[in-house]
Amino acid sequence: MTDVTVSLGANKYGKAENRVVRIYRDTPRHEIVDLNVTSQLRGQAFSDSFLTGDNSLIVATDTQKNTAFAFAKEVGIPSPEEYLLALGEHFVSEFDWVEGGLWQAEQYEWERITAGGRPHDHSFVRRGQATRLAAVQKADGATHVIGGIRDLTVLKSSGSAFTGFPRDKYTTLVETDDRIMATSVTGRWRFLPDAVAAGFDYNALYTEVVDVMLEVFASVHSLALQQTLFAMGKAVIEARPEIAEVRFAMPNKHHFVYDLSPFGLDNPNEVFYAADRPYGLIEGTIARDGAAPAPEAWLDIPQFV
Ligand SMILES: O=c1[nH]c(=O)c2[nH]c(=O)[nH]c2[nH]1
Repeated sequence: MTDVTVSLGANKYGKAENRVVRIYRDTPRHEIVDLNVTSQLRGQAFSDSFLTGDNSLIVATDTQKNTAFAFAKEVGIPSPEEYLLALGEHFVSEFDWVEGGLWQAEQYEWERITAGGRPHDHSFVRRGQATRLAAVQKADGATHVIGGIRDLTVLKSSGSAFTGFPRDKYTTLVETDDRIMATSVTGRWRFLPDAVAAGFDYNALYTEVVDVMLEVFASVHSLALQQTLFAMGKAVIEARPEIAEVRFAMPNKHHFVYDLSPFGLDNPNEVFYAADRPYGLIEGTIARDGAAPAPEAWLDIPQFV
């Protein structure tokens, strides 16, 4: 028998998916912020817990959970990014053996219900459009902030073509200069480390980035989803000097023209079969020239889903 030795590699631990809902009720017109928060810590000091079960330096995942809820009151949630920055700063300063960590949030958005012809003060309906993403990573003494979005589902019923691709004996796809293009955008944008000062309006930036993405999706005459992806990232970086890099994953949600000829009907791009799988999966990174490349910390965050 050969002696096998092992060592502990990369690790982090914490509490995942804390469903933190903060209501601002200082006036009769309430505000709601609804987050799904994950907190994870890193540090050499945690090795002993993995290796021998010595928990003397383990900040319990239960404590991380409690802190996430307490900070929703103590700090508030002006934006998911600012809330995560405060959480991260707390853990590295409260416990000097915490070297870094990853704090992530998904935000579920609500809009006011219109009742009696006006927006209600304290009744909301979930906005189904998309989920906002935020992440803060502390590593090697640096802090990285990443914003994002998941499941922004968009469709254009014209203005999309796909032609000019190579053909071999397995190619059956018919070239088209008029097809439906639909996708569900997941994107993350990394902020330049020094571009964002305290009090920065992350919410306004998020709104603007989404608007820019939608505008480009609608207005670019698409020759490929790849081209649309790049154009969307380029426009986001051009619109906001704070953003170093955008990463996208875009499933191509195929809509196939349904053959109605057996029923004596023609179908000039009017009736489609929306296939849910398989789907094309187009992924890409668009980076600002001259910006510092992505730190390893950014690579640690799940990019493509
Ligand atoms: O926009 C597209 N990009 C592709 O790479 C591709 N491949 C395919 O079959 N359809 C499409 N559409």
